[in-house]
Formats: sequence, structure tokens, C-alpha cells
Amino acid sequence: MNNAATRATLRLEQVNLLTKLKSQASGNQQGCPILQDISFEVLQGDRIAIVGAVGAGKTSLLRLINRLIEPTSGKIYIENQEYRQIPIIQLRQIVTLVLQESKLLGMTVGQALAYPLILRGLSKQVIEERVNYWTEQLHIPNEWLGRTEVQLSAGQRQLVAIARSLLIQPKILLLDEPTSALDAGAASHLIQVLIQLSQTHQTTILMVNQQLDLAQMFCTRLLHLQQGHLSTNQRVSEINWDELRKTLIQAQSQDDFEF
Ligand SMILES: Nc1ncnc2c1ncn2[C@@H]1O[C@H](COP(=O)(O)OP(=O)(O)OP(=O)(O)O)[C@@H](O)[C@H]1O
Repeated sequence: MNNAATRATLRLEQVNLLTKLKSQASGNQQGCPILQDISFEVLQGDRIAIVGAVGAGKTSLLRLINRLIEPTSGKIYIENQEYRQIPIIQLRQIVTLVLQESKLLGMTVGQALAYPLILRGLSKQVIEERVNYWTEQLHIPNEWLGRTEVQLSAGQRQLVAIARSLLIQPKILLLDEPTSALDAGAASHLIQVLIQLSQTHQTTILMVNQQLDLAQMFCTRLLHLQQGHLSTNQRVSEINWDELRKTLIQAQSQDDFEF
């Protein structure tokens, strides 16, 4: 293991992910490649933007890192420990994933925000302070706290789901298209809050985002996935954003044409 590897908070080594499809004839496991030979490492406090065309494997990569699914082969290390050796409850405290469609599980917004902190045994006062802090940071008004999921718009639900993940104070935060339902002002405000979080708490953030202007504003490093392969892993200063924009538009038009 080299020095850089030991400093990495997250490290993927030659990770492959295949879909598990059982061949009816033989009963053997066969699979279609979703992610192929993915290796990269992320340092504490890094902000990683993940881009790629529809179906490139972005969400699968986040689900792998959160261990909702496991690699078919290859290794994932979190703070230098192979992540299957970390008890799942501990892993969930280190790594939090916010998917695009998050659910409040029948609770009000206030209950849903407090619930993970109650599970962690925090005092009522600490819970109240954290909820107040993060709802203020994300411009979530008090009147939402009594509402249930069906009384929120998609963008409001998205903000609540993000607030809930921030309350837990994870070391590694995974966000899948967190700005997709937000208006331009709310999206840019969220990006500023995330940048501040990474700077003040050294939180490591990996964010899938198709809006390149937001990715550019946000990231210290960019990963570009193309058909399950990691085609680009660059620091922000090395990225040719115009070239990247063209490549992504071309891939999108190709998809539209094939569709
Ligand atoms: N459980 C599964 N079983 C079979 N195939 C899957 C499964 N999950 C994902 N896939 C396939 O893996 C590929 C990558 O999917 P993924 O959702 O990771 O892509 P994505 O880059 O996040 O796409 P999008 O931008 O549309 O969200 C797609 O071709 C998808 O159809």
C-alpha cells in the first residue's frame, strides 16, 4: 500500500459490477457489466462530481460505495478498511446516500428529521439544535415541519432528504442528482452549503450531477463514467469543460437517437 493510498478516505480498486441474471438453461450466474475496472481514490474533504450519460453507471457507483450492492469483484476501502469488514451500522454512520426518490416513511418532516438522531440516542436539546441549524442552512421554513410527504413538492422533498442526511454528520456524503428538482436559486444555494460543509467539517462529498455549471462550481475533482468505464478522473484545474460539455451532449443525442 503506498502513502497516498493510506491517506485516502475512500478507495476503489479494480471494481467490477455485473447484473446477476440466472441462465435458465444452466442455472449458472451470468451477468451484464454495469461497472468495469473502476479504480480511484478520494481524500478527506474532496468534493467529487460524477457525470456521464443516462445509464452510464453513476447511481450504481453510489449504491456500491454505500454497500446497498456489493462489487462482483474488486475491493472498496473506507478509511483503509475493506468495507465488508466494517459492521453495516457503523458503515451507515460513516457513509450516507441520498437517492433521487427519498421517502419520509409516513412521518411528518419534523419527525423524519429527528428520527435518525433519536436512533443514535442524542438528547432532545441536541436534536433540536441540529434540526434548527440545518433547516435554517437549507432555507427550510418551519411550516414544512408538520407536513407529510404528499404535502411537499418534489423539490421540497429533495431538500428535506438532504437536510436529514446532513443532520447525521456523515464523513462521506453521497448525493444522487440533489439539484434535479430545485430551481436555479435553490440549487446554487445548496452547492454553496455543500462547499462550506466540506471546508469546515472536512466532509467528503460525491455528487452525481448532470448540470455541468453546478458540477463546475462544486467540485475539486471530476469522474466521468462512460458505459460503465471511468474515462476521466481529473482535478478541477485539469478539466476542459467545453470539451466535456460537447462529449456529454453527443452521448445524449446518441441515446435519444437509439431510443
Ligand atoms: N438491478 C439492476 N438489474 C439490471 N440492470 C441494472 C440494475 N441496476 C442498473 N442496471 C443497469 O445498469 C446500467 C447503469 O444504471 P445506473 O442507474 O447506474 O445508471 P445512471 O448513470 O445512474 O443513469 P441515469 O442517469 O439514468 O440515472 C443501466 O444500463 C441500467 O439499466
